[in-house]
Amino acid sequence: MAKPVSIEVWNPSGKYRVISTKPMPGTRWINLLVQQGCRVEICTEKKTILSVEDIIALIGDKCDGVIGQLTEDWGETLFSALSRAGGKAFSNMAVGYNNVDVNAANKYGVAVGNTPGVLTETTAELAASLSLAAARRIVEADEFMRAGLYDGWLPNLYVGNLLKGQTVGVIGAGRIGSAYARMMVEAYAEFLKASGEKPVTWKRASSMDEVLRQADVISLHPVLDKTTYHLVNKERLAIMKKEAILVNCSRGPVIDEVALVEHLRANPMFRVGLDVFEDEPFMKPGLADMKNAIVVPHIASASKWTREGMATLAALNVLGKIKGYPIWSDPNQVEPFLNENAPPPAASPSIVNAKALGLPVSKL
Ligand SMILES: O=C(O)[C@H](O)CO
Repeated sequence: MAKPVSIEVWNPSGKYRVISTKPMPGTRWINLLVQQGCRVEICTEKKTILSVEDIIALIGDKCDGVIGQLTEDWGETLFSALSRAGGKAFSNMAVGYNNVDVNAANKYGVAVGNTPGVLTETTAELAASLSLAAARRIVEADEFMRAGLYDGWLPNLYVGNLLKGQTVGVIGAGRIGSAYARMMVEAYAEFLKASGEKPVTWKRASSMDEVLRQADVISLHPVLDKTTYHLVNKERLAIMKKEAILVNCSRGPVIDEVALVEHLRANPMFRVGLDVFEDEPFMKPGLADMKNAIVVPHIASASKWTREGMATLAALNVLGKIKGYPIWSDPNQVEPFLNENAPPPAASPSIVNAKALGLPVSKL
């Protein structure tokens, strides 16, 4: 028998029981659910990653929908528990949903939501920040200052890479990868054009290995599935330039992290900026000791506007299914759901298995 988990309740007499497995930023998502007749239960357990047993205890005997997190294992066990409790909807508060077994959700007729369109630029901005910080060794230099080691300017102190004129490679040029490319290249192209200098050019490479061989800075933005697991492995690291910069704000297992640690050790001028890790929240042995690695705790989407928007979209995904609303026709154009001064459209913003479940699409 699982231990009971602590919760905070909003609108106790609400007709529909909606659970959020974590407190989420902002209050708009709570208000929208409450205004539409939901009793909202937020898990306040002081435990970062909830187990399947914890979530089963939260679901209980009657639950209409759940808003969950990318750290949770949403497979057969949880979808069958949710379905037994009468639940019709689950939404990840994330755009990525590699933690969700969508086939299992289909089997139990549970709609699965995600939150695209609100974290594109925020994530691309972190990838750009890590690229610049790695190129100019900002974290190492900051640690040096704080340690009281700076005793005067030196010609060789924290020499890094100049990015002007260098080649930027994007692997996985979807929404976020394309935004990263625009950030790294377009503004610079305008600047060069205005000062009459040689323009920036771009091309679609014929293979991933071509990008790895030619680029000076490479940012990874693929989805994680069987085809992208260890996409960057020992062999592929070996074909990259010795002074290249590799950034990962997608999912950790896209890189073979053991091979990466070895490569960082053998190539001190090769640098990485990592937001995600193969065994998140853990790092493979040795990674934390590498001066040529910048590591941050999966914060690519962590701007206030984006995180509040993700919470709102996740709540509206669940609410829309409970209310029998159709699915929004373009999950990349979610601005109408984020406008605080107007009621949101009567639709679920993004349901990834809408087609498999035969759910109607909104005509709005
Ligand atoms: O998939 C996502 O939404 C991100 O990884 C969260 O930061």
